[in-house]
Amino acid sequence: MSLLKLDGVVKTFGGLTAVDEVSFDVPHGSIFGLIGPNGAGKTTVFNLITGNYKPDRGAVIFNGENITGKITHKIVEKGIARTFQTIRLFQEMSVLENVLAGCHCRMTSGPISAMFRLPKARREERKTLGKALAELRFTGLEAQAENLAKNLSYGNQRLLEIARALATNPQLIILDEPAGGMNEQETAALVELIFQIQKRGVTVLLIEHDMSLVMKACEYLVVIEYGKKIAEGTPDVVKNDPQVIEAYLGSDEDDF
Ligand SMILES: Nc1ncnc2c1ncn2[C@@H]1O[C@H](COP(=O)(O)OP(=O)(O)OP(=O)(O)O)[C@@H](O)[C@H]1O
Repeated sequence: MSLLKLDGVVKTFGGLTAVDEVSFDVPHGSIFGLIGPNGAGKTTVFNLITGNYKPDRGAVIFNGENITGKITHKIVEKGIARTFQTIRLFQEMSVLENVLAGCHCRMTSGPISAMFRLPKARREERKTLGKALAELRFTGLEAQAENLAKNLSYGNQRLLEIARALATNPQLIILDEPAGGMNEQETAALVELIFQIQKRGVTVLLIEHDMSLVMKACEYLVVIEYGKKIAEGTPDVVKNDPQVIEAYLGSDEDDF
């Protein structure tokens, strides 16, 4: 059984069909890429998975459970975390505080326990801090823990979003253009990090315009154009697909 299944998902905005009957299966433990020219509907697909949008038709199945149209924080609780194409950090908060915010959804002690600093709450706080620091170490940001998020380089802000997403203990992490704004060296390190995420047993679903990253990291690809799936398979199969070549030649994207 796949970890995530999209079944005939449709999303329209007014007269525009942004996502048109898209179906695909993301296998457990895979690194899976969703690619296509600008405006193809990729981010909309992500927003349908994460509950930011509700599909007009079709279903999103995660771990065999129908999560279609559920609210975002319920979807995070089920084990899906994401990063955004446009970075969404708490810019005036420290790097560590940003990751702690991600851990929050897994905390179980209630507000009374936290207010009176009861032992359970204190234990949980210590555990959460340890978890946040571990994610900073994992993403190479530990030395920046006390810095404000806004003072990080663009590449490190993207890594911080990944650390925050991992802090929710996801089974599936969804990365929307993780290499956006990164230089070549940062992108190479990101590929390694993606492999490390997979080694932890977390399935990775990503959108990326950097074809070298896609080809290196992804085991499976789905290609969409004008909201419709036009191809799927391994990178080698997809890059030789005439419809995909046509879609990319007709756009301003990097060639395969
Ligand atoms: N909230 C919205 N309201 C109206 N139209 C939208 C909305 N979100 C997306 N669209 C439109 O849906 C289409 C698909 O957009 P989407 O952002 O999903 O594409 P994309 O493949 O992620 O593009 P890019 O690679 O440029 O980020 C576009 O025509 C876009 O203008």
